[in-house]
Amino acid sequence: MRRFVDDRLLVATHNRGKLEEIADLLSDHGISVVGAADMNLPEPDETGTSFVENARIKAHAAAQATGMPALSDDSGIEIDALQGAPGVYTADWAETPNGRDFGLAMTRAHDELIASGAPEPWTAQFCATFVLAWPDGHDEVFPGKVEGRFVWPMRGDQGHGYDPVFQPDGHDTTFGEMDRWQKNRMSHRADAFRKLKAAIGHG
Ligand SMILES: O=c1nc[nH]c2c1ncn2[C@H]1C[C@H](O)[C@@H](COP(=O)(O)OP(=O)(O)OP(=O)(O)O)O1
Ligand SMILES: [Mg+2]
Repeated sequence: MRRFVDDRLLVATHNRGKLEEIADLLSDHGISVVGAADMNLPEPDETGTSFVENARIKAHAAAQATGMPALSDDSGIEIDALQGAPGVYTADWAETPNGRDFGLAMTRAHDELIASGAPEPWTAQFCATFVLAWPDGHDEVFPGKVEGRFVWPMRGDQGHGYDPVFQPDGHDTTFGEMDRWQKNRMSHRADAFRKLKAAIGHG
């Protein structure tokens, strides 16, 4: 991965939790990250209706503003019994007049599952689409996912966002109960990262 100037990569996110995970994934390859918030870049409006559309908006905005290659992540949880909701609106479900409240968002998802009458297990997947945008306007897309289930009540205080309600297949702990390294081996972001690595090379 020697295509980045000074082995530093601009990550077009304002989410600290994501930035730390992406920094851990890249650190094995000798690349350090700088976040969009650290460069005082504005948060673009995510007007797309798919992960890839929103990831493109974020990555291109950062690449155009800085002249640096920029990596974005657009992600969310898709709950099968809710026809894939909240999906691309995962962050929106947490919005309140006083900032984001993920406890509220997870409670809404649980309330809607109860109202739907769907039996457990409530299968779900976490999705993350990475877009690497270049200052010349071209980009590369790397989708990732991890299958599991939505569990209730919330368990664990590690991680971020909806981690306390997502239990990946083959594990009896939620992402919220895993340490960062364990989550980073199996997450949707790790899956997208494997594809990015295959495309742009090791080293
Ligand atoms: O590993 C995860 N563990 C728990 N929750 C997660 C994860 N990955 C995404 N999520 C949830 C929360 C996040 O807020 C939303 C994505 O929304 P999304 O617009 O892509 O991210 P964001 O607004 O938080 O940051 P930004 O757009 O600046 O990258 O899905
Ligand atoms: Mg966002």
